[in-house]
Amino acid sequence: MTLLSVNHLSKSYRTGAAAPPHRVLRDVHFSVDAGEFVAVMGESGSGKTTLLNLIASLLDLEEGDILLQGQSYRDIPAAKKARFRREQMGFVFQQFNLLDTFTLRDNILLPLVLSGVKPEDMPDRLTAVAGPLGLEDLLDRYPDEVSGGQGQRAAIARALIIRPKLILADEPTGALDSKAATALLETFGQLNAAGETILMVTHSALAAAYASRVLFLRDGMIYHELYRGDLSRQVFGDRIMESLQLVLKGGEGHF
Ligand SMILES: Nc1ncnc2c1ncn2[C@@H]1O[C@H](COP(=O)(O)OP(=O)(O)OP(=O)(O)O)[C@@H](O)[C@H]1O
Repeated sequence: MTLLSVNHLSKSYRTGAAAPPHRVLRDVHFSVDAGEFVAVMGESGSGKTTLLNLIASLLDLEEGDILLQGQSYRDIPAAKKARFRREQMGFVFQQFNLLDTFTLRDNILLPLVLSGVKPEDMPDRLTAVAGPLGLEDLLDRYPDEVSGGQGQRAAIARALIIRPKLILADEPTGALDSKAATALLETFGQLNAAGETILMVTHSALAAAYASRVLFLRDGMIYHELYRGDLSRQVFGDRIMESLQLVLKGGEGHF
């Protein structure tokens, strides 16, 4: 079942009234099935974050459309965008964006508070996400009292607690050491195996190898895509590296 449809998306930025618009995405077109884990790769400036921010409804559409479970973003009134975003999508960023003055518990519960979930329903919702992520003993700590990996797991718990249709991750391993990064990717793999749909922007072939499919952006277009299929993670990672080199080289080779 198609969960996300990205239809012929183009996007430009203007940096000044006199400057011509700078086109960042051109006719990007793909869909993501429920239960897929898709990585988006491409060199710096290729438009990955712009694409993710459009899917997150953090940026306004220009040309094209995005549909989440059949609902067109063009049909969502501006006043309802924040609620749509909060209730349908979970976000995991490179900087975990935890609030320093809140404990991990309160950080994780915050989306439920914003959505008006009843306080008596909160403990069960918290346990359901904190347990599998190994956070139960850390809930009373503040973000500066935990490691980077633990902070990122709390950010994942905060994303999951709303039971999102889609998890959007932008360089989620970017601020982690390699051990914590591997643990985080294992967690994403487990979440995906449990049915979560994940779209992750990454520079890392190692991280992308945890996905079931990799989209390569170049000059704002989808230049190539790879499916993992039955490949081992190691072999898939090698294929991703090869593809990445061709994408970065500017298409001198052939896929
Ligand atoms: N708000 C903005 N205003 C003007 N130009 C922007 C804006 N945001 C991004 N850009 C430009 O759009 C292009 C794509 O940026 P984007 O952040 O989407 O790329 P990226 O692939 O995510 O890069 P990176 O890997 O470095 O994070 C870049 O040339 C960038 O300078």
